[in-house]
Amino acid sequence: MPADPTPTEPAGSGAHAASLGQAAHHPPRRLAQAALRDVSWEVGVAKPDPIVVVDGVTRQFGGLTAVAVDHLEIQRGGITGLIGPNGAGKTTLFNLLTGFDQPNTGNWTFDGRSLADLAPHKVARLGVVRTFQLTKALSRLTVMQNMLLGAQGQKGESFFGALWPGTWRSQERSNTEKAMDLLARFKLDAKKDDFAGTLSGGQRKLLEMARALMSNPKVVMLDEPMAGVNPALTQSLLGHVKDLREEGMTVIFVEHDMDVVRDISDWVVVMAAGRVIAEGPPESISQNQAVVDAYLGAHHDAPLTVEEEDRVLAEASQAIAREEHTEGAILDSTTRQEGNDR
Ligand SMILES: Nc1ncnc2c1ncn2[C@@H]1O[C@H](COP(=O)(O)OP(=O)(O)OP(=O)(O)O)[C@@H](O)[C@H]1O
Repeated sequence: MPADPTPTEPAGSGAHAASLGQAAHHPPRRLAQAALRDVSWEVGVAKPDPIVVVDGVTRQFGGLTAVAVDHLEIQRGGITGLIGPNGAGKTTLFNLLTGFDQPNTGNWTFDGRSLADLAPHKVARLGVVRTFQLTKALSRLTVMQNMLLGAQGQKGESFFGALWPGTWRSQERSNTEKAMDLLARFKLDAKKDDFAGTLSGGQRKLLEMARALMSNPKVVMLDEPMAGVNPALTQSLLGHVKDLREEGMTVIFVEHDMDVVRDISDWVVVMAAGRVIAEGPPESISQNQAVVDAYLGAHHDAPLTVEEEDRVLAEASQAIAREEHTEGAILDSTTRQEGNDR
């Protein structure tokens, strides 16, 4: 529910310059959090200014339901962390939202426009991109070649653009310049002619992020951006993710490390067995029993806390009372029956 309409405006306009201008006075994190401040911690809750809205999206693999999301809204200009145990359906949901996989049912929109049935490159061209692990084929390309592959909407691709090689060449030049700027920002400029396969795990993550930015996205989906990255580079990657928000982008990221999730998320969505089981600000998540159960299993082996012991004892005594009551009732009815039989 819209809390205070003021904070949503800068991030909500989607106007890059406007959001940067306002950011000088109000750090985007504060804006994103203020916009979500009065949103209740309920699954499927409406957001003040949603950029992505998912409705009834399901994906089955044989008999397994990998994704079954009834309703999910992603707030514009914020960082949303998507968490959940292994196999919860996080990557499958990313694949569906970006056109890399097709759902069995459902629809989802980006800025009010349906993305269902669109191929990945069309989704990217509209402004929704995701990062991938670098495949073998891309490892055999240089860092710069990878960057240029990430560029979208080259004029040379269109019929009229192809008729004007001059236009195409100037586009190529500006793509190369843009790639160099991004590589410098991610400290990969010295590696531009190296094969991507020779980069360290952390540098590959940086390259994935840099490449995604070549298409000027509005929504960036990062699948485990910190996995396999050494601690020193983790801090730098976290900084880069926060920078995306500074620039007015919306970030959705999958992450297992809860410290990272707490550090950078404005909102957290928890999935388990394909469904969204909880959503709220980071501080709400560890208090949520459904989340604790999903991670630990309802009957985990860890020692019980005092509160858990009290709850288990209370449940046990209620169960005993119920049993005694039932037994009493059975005894009563048996006695009555025996009386009748006599
Ligand atoms: N192509 C596929 N064919 C069959 N089953 C699949 C396929 N892709 C995913 N699954 C299954 O769907 C479920 C959800 O998988 P998914 O990879 O989306 O989970 P996840 O939350 O991303 O897990 P992780 O955190 O381990 O990456 C899992 O049970 C997985 O085995």
